[in-house]
Amino acid sequence: MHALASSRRPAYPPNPLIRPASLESHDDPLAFVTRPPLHESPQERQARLRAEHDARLHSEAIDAKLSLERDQIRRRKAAGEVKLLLLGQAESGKSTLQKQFQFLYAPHSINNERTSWRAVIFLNIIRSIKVVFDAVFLNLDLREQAHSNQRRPASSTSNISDDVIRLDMINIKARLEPFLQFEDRLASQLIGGIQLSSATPKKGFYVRSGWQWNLPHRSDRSHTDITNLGRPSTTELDEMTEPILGILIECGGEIHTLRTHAFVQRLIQSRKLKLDEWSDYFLVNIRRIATPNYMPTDSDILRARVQTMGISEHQFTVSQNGVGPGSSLPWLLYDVGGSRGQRHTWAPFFEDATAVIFMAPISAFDQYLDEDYRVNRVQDSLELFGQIVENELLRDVHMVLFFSKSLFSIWRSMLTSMEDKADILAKKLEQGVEVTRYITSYGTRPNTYHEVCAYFKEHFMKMCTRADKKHAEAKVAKLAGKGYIHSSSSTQIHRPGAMKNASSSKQSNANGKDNINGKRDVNGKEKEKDGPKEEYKRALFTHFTSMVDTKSTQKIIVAVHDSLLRESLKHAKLL
Ligand SMILES: Nc1nc2c(ncn2[C@@H]2O[C@H](COP(=O)(O)OP(=O)(O)OP(=O)(O)O)[C@@H](O)[C@H]2O)c(=O)[nH]1
Ligand SMILES: [Mg+2]
Repeated sequence: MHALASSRRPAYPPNPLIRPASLESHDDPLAFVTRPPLHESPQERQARLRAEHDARLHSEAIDAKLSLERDQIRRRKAAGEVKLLLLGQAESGKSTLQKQFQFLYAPHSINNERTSWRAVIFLNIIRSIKVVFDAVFLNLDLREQAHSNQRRPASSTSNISDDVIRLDMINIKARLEPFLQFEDRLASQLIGGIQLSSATPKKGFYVRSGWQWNLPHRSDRSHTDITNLGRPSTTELDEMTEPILGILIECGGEIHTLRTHAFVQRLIQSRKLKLDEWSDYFLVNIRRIATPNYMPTDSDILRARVQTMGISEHQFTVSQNGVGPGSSLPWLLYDVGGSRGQRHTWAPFFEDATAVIFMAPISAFDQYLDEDYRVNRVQDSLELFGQIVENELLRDVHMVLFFSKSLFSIWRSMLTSMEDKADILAKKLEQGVEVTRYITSYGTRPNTYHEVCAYFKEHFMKMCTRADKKHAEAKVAKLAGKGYIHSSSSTQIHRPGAMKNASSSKQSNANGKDNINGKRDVNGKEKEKDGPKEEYKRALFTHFTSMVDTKSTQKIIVAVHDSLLRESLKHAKLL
């Protein structure tokens, strides 16, 4: 057999296309590939050996790096490091929450970036103006078309007024042109010259973390000049944005005229023009922004919109008391890009996570994904949350669910206007936007803030309960497979007693916090012997939030910190 196999060995060097079947070969298939050529010259041999040596060094360096990373993870864990993942669809508020962390735990760093945010804000304003013009001219064209279809006489009044509006708009656009033409330059500075075909032309431009440092800064800038958050003492302007600000100052009045134009107002009220929240914010605030020495305030920075590309890591040192003095813990925050095309990059970060903060902007019930106009944004959010809670790697990871853009402050309700006390969800409902028109399963329920919040919350909580049940069943099945429990006992997980805590989910008020996962028994052999033992389960906390409201968000961050600390202490006791 051996001789037969040897005699069949192909002529050497072999034709790589005629590889003998491995059953016939006595050679290691890898050796077949890596074997040195038969008629190698001394120079070729030397070059090959050098290349092999370099490859070995490279491979050893990779091994060493991996081992170092593993050591670092082990050490970080031992030091009590908290690893938080911010997950959720695009525009859900992940980066805004990350900015809030920065305001709370590293305010100096955001001061250093303050000037850079002007570029983002100017670009946001340019894109918003373009969205307004697109809607204006589209609607004028549609009206003209409808008018000509009706074959009205040329002297019809509505057509004349439309002609006046069109002329008005053309004139405003011409006066804004010098400002609008900075769009490409700003975008390319912000994304560092990277070409991204997937960026949505409507509003988006992606940036990687650290984009702030792509911008040219004055080398003599002293960050210590900025004494108060939002109140810079310096009059220096960023080199690149300086000329742009000059032009913005000249045409700020025109932007205000555009935003307050009766036709634009009518389009907004009839919802034929839907401006994103940040667009409207910057257009409304244009008189303040278009002034000499403009420096973004905290609120401007929170509203400024850039789409995250990939994953960015942020490190904070957090006092054990949440804020203030006391021993501190390292916190790692991972902010991810939330558009559909980027979600596959999240999984490698699931390992070792302490908690996931999932952002679900339920105010988007009347919106559709930029990536797929057929998919409702709340539906997408719910499905995405389902995938996250069902993920095996996140089985024991605490979930913090933020219903973003949906805070309604009861405490402020007597004192302030709707503008100050409510975020997007409550405002939409007050304007009469009906949930049932977009989410048909909402049925005939009242279109009130509390009903809508309770309805969405119930659906998200059900997702988590269902996932926990699946994880528990999988665990029981696994134990049964290993012979730790009798297969018949795997069904015991369904006993009312076993699932009682899970089903008796505590319902709290809109701003409350829940732990929907009661402690459940997994009926293992050992436990049958020792009596039922409490098993550690992940917790789910829910909050209705407004990420742009610094006071309430920072309170929630501290509350989340306390809850996670409490949970990890409980975990430690149960180990
Ligand atoms: N009114 C209001 N606006 C919010 C809230 N959260 C975020 N925003 C705004 O929504 C926009 C999008 O927020 P981001 O934090 O950039 O969204 P993201 O989840 O990081 O999006 P991607 O990076 O694309 O995945 C920003 O302009 C924010 O200011 C909120 O709770 N209320
Ligand atoms: Mg982001």
